[in-house]
Amino acid sequence: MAKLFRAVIMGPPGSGKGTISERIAQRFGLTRLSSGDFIRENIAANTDAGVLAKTYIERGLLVPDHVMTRLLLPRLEEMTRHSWLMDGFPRTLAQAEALNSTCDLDLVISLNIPYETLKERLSDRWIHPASGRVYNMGFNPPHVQGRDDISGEPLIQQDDDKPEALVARLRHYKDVAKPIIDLYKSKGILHTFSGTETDRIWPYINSLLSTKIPSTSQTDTQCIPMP
Ligand SMILES: Nc1ncnc2c1ncn2[C@@H]1O[C@H](COP(=O)(O)OP(=O)(O)OP(=O)(O)O)[C@@H](O)[C@H]1O
Ligand SMILES: Nc1nc2c(ncn2[C@H]2C[C@H](O)[C@@H](COP(=O)(O)OP(=O)(O)O)O2)c(=O)[nH]1
Repeated sequence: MAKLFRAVIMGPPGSGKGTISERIAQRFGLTRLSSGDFIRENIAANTDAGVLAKTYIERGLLVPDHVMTRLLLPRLEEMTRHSWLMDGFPRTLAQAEALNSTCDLDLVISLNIPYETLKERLSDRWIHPASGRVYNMGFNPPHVQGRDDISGEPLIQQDDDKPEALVARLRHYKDVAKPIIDLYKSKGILHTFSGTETDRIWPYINSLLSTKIPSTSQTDTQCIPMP
């Protein structure tokens, strides 16, 4: 059986994590995991953690670490036979440490995108709230303006994506991401990609992953349940 591959993608809001992880999932057959999608599924299913998470998201806050780890780590532990790429987790050092004690990551992709580019992209970002599908009016517009391609339901612009909220969000990202990035750097698994266009960054990510994702293996790795 092929050796499993576990990766995380990090970057400020609008840096292209969702867009790039979708491409990676398609090209390399990894399962794409998104903390935001996972929370939305839990909210829709009315689980205890979902109900709790909702109270934070509605106030524009990060979900507390213990709720996030309770939601996500059991899911990762189940994925003993899948290679995966995680988008949106870890978002704090405490989450990174919890993930660390659960499984060994092979690689972390960090996206480093200029502020002006993020601002332009997010002011053009529209989402379908029920599914989390993301559109950009210039880069990947919906087939019908203002409507989700699959359900036909209306798209919305999140308050968070409006320019007035963005400066604070980016500052917050920088503060909390720095120690996580330092941790992964010290483990020798961090790969940073800088640029203003996803299509120009993608070939570098593609060639890095082509060298890292093995097609055959000697061992099977597992996420170990937390004590
Ligand atoms: N790892 C996490 N820790 C805490 N809260 C989280 C985490 N991941 C998601 N959330 C919560 O869920 C919400 C939606 O997350 P999601 O990643 O879909 O969108 P986002 O915050 O707009 O991110 P981005 O703009 O970078 O794609 C977040 O705003 C946050 O409240
Ligand atoms: N103009 C332009 N827009 C881009 C590019 N790459 C991604 N986008 C769009 C898609 C989204 O509407 C928005 C943010 O991308 P995303 O993949 O949702 O980012 P993230 O918040 O998950 O990190 O920017 C890009 O290279 N150019």
